[in-house]
Amino acid sequence: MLTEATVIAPEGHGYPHTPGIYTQEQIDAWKPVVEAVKAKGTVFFLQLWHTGRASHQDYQPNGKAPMSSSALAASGTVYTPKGAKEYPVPRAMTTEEIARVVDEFRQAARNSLDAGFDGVEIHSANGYILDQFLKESVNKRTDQYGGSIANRCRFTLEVVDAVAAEVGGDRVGIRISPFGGFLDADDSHPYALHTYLLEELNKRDIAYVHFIEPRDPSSKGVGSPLAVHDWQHKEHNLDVFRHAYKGTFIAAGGHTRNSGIEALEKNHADLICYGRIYLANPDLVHRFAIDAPLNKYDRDTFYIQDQVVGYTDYPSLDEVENSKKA
Ligand SMILES: Cc1cc2nc3c(=O)[nH]c(=O)nc-3n(C[C@H](O)[C@H](O)[C@H](O)COP(=O)(O)O)c2cc1C
Repeated sequence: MLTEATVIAPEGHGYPHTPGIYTQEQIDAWKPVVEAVKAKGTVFFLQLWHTGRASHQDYQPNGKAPMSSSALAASGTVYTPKGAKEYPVPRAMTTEEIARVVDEFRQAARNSLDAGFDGVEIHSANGYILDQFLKESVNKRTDQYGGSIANRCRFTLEVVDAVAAEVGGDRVGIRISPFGGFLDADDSHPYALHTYLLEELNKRDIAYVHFIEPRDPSSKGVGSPLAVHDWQHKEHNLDVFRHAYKGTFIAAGGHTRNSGIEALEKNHADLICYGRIYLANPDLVHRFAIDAPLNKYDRDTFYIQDQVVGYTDYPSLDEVENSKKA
């Protein structure tokens, strides 16, 4: 099981009310959560996140511009504590700042293990800081972190190396979105870019790679409607990556019970990740086992600030059945 992303450093914030893993108070606050989840017998990884330019001065220490690969703003608006604002022009990180963020990922991994997590997932997807270096639409650098594919992968690989050295490769996964386009992070050569990244990851013995499936072209952003899942007939699919990577391969995005079974049977992935239907079904594993009907997710509550509504108020199958009897 993975948690949602957790911010690794004060400059990594870009959304209201997101949890962190950098102060002792935050580490201690995680402990009972981790204990309760692990008491259910699960392996529990924490996703480590730095938003980079997907932030705003209002979130940043001393009101500075947020950081990114290049001084290029994302399009659209960011939700700040003072309402929606245009994404600001970020500042291009210096090599010293890159080294500092690498070390923040390392420290966050250590903190995660101190909080009791079994491992961490490095968030290198969805247009956040590491993806802002991977993708050519965002990364306009001319130093050793920009230009060639090898240079654009350097920051991500430095983070993987630092985190793996700190906690052991078997406690490290990485999330990658070759086709997303979320937060304007796009690349004209997604296969070449991510195949290179995977060849480098093959040299490192990490727990898994976690790839996000291409989306239906008519859908917009995370959580928007997906067509019936049909990865084999999309313009793009993950098979090149699945075959390029020698270790454990997770696929995420739009899967149902049946598409997950089919994907595993066809060797499309080793594991399937479920997002929205897991959120709406706390007993998803049990429901899958007996092929029970699922609660429908409520899109309107996906990113709201409530601590319960949309997060822990979906009923289990027993609760649904008991409420029918009552
Ligand atoms: C409410 C919500 C929160 C999410 N938070 C994260 C996150 O923190 N990190 C991440 O990598 N993806 C996040 N996602 C994306 C999901 O992990 C997943 O990739 C997406 O929902 C597609 O999979 P699905 O079709 O099984 O839902 C989130 C999605 C939703 C709906």
